[in-house]
Amino acid sequence: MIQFNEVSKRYPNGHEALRNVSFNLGNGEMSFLTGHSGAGKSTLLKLICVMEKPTAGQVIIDSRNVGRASRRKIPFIRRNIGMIFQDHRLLFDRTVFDNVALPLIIAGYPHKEIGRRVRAALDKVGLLSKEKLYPIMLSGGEQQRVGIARAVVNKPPLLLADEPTGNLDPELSAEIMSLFESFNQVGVSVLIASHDLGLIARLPHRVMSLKDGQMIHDELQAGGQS
Ligand SMILES: Nc1ncnc2c1ncn2[C@@H]1O[C@H](COP(=O)(O)OP(=O)(O)OP(=O)(O)O)[C@@H](O)[C@H]1O
Repeated sequence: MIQFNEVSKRYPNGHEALRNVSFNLGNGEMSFLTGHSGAGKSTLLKLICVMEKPTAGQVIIDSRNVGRASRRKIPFIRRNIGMIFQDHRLLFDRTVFDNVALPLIIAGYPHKEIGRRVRAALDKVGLLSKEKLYPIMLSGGEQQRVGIARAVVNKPPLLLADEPTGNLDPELSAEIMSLFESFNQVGVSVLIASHDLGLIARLPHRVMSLKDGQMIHDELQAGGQS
């Protein structure tokens, strides 16, 4: 699904955010990405969804070298990736339904299909009864669930999340992580950048760690602690 071969990223100001990073994330695999603030986690995710391009090495998504993709191809690559952000980036002047429908409207889905898919996505995150509400009427955890519904509404094979539990308390964070696990259990590949080492340690998934732009650790956790 994702393959990084000796990838480096230097920003125009000269800062090298990633250095010689290599890893594979297989189809249907779930992994966490950890590291200190500024270690390069967001940069790594941005390279996958082609918001940035590598200065050296190859970023391969589904056998395609996305670092070489033309601007015209980028929207098609992104259609296969669901992105979830810490601040969820919802439109506050649109209802929950309209927020989740947005990727389908952009992709030109027929009206009837949009209703069906949006309700299926809201059902998966437990928010079917709130489709007519505006994001301001929801709790932080619910807003994040709307962001997740929007990311999965067109059934992408890959989910990327950047600090998805950053603003949530431990209980809600655990709920959001189990939501990711439920998508992974039906075959979706999931990569989650997170600072939340306590929560990650309790889950039996692979953990990759960045330090100053280098991959210093990549290990499958045995079974997690309770
Ligand atoms: N557009 C940019 N131009 C210049 N430097 C950048 C840019 N984006 C990020 N950086 C720098 O690259 C380094 C890695 O940033 P990145 O956002 O990838 O880290 P991070 O691990 O996600 O950090 P955090 O956990 O704080 O979000 C940081 O030193 C940051 O200041």
